Amino acid sequence: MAPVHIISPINVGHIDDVIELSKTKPDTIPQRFVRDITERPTIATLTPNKAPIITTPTHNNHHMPIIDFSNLSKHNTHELFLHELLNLATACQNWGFFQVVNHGVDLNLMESIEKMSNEFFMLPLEEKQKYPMLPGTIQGYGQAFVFSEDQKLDWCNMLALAIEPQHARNPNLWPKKPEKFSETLEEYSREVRKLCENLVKYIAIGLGLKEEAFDSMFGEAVQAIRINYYPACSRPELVMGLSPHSDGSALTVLQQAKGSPVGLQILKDGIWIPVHTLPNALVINIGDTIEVLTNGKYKSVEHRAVANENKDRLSLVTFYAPSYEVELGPMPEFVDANHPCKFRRYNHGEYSKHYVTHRLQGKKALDFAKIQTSNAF
Ligand SMILES: COC(=O)C(/C=C/C1=C(C)CCCC1(C)C)=C/O[C@H]1C=C(C)C(=O)O1
Ligand SMILES: O=C(O)CCC(=O)C(=O)O
Ligand SMILES: [Fe+2]
Repeated sequence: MAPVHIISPINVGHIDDVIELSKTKPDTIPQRFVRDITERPTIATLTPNKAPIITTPTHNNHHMPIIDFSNLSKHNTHELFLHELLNLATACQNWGFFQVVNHGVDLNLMESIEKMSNEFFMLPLEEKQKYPMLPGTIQGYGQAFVFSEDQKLDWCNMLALAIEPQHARNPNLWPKKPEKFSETLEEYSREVRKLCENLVKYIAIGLGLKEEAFDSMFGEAVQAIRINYYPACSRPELVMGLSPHSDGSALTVLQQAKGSPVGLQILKDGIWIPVHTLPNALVINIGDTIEVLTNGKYKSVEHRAVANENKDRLSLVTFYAPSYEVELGPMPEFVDANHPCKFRRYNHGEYSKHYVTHRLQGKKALDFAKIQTSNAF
């Protein structure tokens, strides 16, 4: 399938730029950003058969696992390798999220792309609007996943760009300012891609598969970046930084900018858990593709971002996914009498199209692939 470029005559109404809005320090938040009471960030989730749980800062006694990637390098002892591989497998199975340290992505490069991204978002609006994310499209500067006039908006502006394959890029949407932004992004993306290639190898080994099991299935992997900017909000309890969702990728690599407030939260056992910023670490999460391939052994975990009253927040998110051409479904290794097949086979290009043409809504996108039987879950 060809890369996803969707242009449809949809009416999304007027979308305020939240960075500009935040500069006015509004006493009243425009209604389009004010969430219904059940969707506000102080309410965790309405899990079936459970009362809604209020999220408070005291829910941070759970710690997301930290993987030391240097322990997985070939130069280490076999014992250390196996120990870290087990940590990785446990993190994938129990959390679907982990932080990696000593990941091999150059720290100066991380700092440069972070600095340049901040500079980009601080440019005058007219400059950023030279790269518009038009309604129904997914690349450029603006707000993604908005499909109707009455849809609530996230308190976030983003710059989203396809990185690989090259033909999926729209060079007109790559910012010319700040100077060297494009080449720095290119270099950063090359290093993050290497990390993803290594991660999928170790994840495969940890599952008892051949190290190339995922990579060979993915073909020429698709890579995209979304740089999210969440300006401070005078009423953060009323808005959502980024709506709850799972990622449509195989893996996602998230860099939380230095000095940014905590904003990312993951849904674990019905509770929204904040993810603390760990200097120089990258946050990794399992996306929908790996959930499907492992027949649900590893899950793509729902997450969201909340706004902060006093500080802006920046995150850089790389999506690593199979080629659009690839057909996917649960691998036979994960299907047996005790683990009935939960997902049908589908084309990843079709899944990408489905994902980017629907609003972010928890794990709903994955319904596209679910086999809907009463006893499958
Ligand atoms: C705003 O965009 C996203 O959040 C997003 C989109 C990524 C993409 C591009 C910016 C251009 C190339 C296509 C692609 C869909 C990868 C999220 O990415 C997730 C969703 C899917 C599906 C995926 O593979 O990654
Ligand atoms: O900003 C964050 O921490 C979360 C971003 C995210 O989940 C995404 O872009 O998919
Ligand atoms: Fe995400």
